[in-house]
Amino acid sequence: MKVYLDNAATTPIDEDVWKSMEPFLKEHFGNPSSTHSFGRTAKNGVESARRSIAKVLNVQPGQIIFTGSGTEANNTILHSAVRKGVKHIITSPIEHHAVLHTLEALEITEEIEISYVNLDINGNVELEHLELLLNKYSGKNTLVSLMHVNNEIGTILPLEKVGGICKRYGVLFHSDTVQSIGTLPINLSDSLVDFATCSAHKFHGPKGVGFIYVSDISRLSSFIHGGGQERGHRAGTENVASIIGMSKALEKAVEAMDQNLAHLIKLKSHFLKGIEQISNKVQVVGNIEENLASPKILNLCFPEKLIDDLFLFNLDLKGVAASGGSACSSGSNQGSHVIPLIKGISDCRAIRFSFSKFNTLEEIDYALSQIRSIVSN
Ligand SMILES: Cc1ncc(COP(=O)(O)O)c(C=O)c1O
Repeated sequence: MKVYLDNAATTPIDEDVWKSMEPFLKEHFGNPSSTHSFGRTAKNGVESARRSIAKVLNVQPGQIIFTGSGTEANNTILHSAVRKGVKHIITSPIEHHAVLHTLEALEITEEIEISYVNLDINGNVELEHLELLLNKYSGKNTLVSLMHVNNEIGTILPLEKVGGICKRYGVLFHSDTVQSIGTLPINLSDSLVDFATCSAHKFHGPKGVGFIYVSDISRLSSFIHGGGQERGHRAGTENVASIIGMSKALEKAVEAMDQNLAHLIKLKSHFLKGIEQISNKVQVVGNIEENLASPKILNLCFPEKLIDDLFLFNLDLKGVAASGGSACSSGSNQGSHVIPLIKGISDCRAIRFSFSKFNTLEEIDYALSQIRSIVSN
């Protein structure tokens, strides 16, 4: 049996998504910038995908800009904000590297100042500290950049609350929503978000395609220069088939969201119960409460006595794919920039299990039986 429990890294493509893409890789291969019928068919595909995405997110089609990935979407927003005058950025130390490394690069080349908000014991942003920083930096061309769902530990940011705080202080708000769009309900029009990002391969769409949501298009400047695609905001011939696949994947994800969430909650709690039966020394990293953690992500810290460096390798040999690379004992924290910052987690190895609508309870039982056979008692 092969069990894939690394769905925060990427997800398998949905068959309907693949079917929606295929014609645009074969007969409708035209370049959307061409004015002949081949081009017009491709252009129509791209624009109908944009309308469909906007509809399911309850935003305007003009607020969606297609990109080549979630990483590119985050880079574009941050570079663009700085080019448009942002001087101070408030973020957290557990953002994805697509944000953290972009900010580090900007700090070297531009005159900007970056502040990092404090986290609580489970890795949640301390909102009082955010307000303290905002008191200092409001009215000073400030952008807050905080991710909605953390990709390593699954903590959920109260997006609308943070959006409200940002509005109150008159600052811009960017949220990396790569791990939430397509998994959790999100209402961008109500949540006071200025910029958000999406990546299709996190919800059974194709890899190498994403989008930016921007509340006001004049806030965005171009990051990739060249042709006039995406109304001059992102040059490069559109990845037509993938854009269409992404819209299909999002449509399906939003349509079946309640059902998918119920399934993910069931899988996660079944898995956690099974782990507790294997050992009562395994700790959940991050929030345990259902409404504060993504049902897709479960990060577990196994005491070093229970598992060794070869745990994931051995699990893989038995057909179970999970992710880790982060030992939390002193001196061996290279694998993760997130886990070492979570208080109370030490002398253990963090392993991330992440689920999708395609996983079954039988698969979870199989994974548990393999874990049981590998951990030392
Ligand atoms: C939170 C978060 N942001 C950004 C990205 C990058 O997205 P992409 O793989 O499309 O570049 C990821 C992917 O792992 C992610 O989890």
